[in-house]
Amino acid sequence: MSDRIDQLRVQIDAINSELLTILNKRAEVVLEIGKAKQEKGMEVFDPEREERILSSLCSMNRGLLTDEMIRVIFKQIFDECSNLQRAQMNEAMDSAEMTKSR
Ligand SMILES: C=C(O[C@@H]1C=C(C(=O)O)C=C[C@H]1O)C(=O)O
Repeated sequence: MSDRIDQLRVQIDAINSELLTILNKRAEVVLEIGKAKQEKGMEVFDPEREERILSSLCSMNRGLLTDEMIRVIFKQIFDECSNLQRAQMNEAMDSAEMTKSR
């Protein structure tokens, strides 16, 4: 019994590692978008874009997770990615301020 669980947990660990790599790759692209937004003076939060992504993912969804579950999971990803963009923008503004006050 626990052999079976151990085997399955090896699979889960490998999948987790892939997810981690992919999420960090996504975060890199998100930060590039954040830089471009800052240059254009755009807001971080883009609810229309988020809704388009969620609708598209739900329409592609053929798996065990319900559309509602997909929405909750991806909304959390969007929120954390938006936090990354905000942190990057704040850092850029702080360092611009420091340069000005020197
Ligand atoms: C990354 C962006 O910024 C925010 C985060 C999103 C995301 O993580 O996919 C989507 C929309 C925005 O709320 C973007 O505008 O594309």
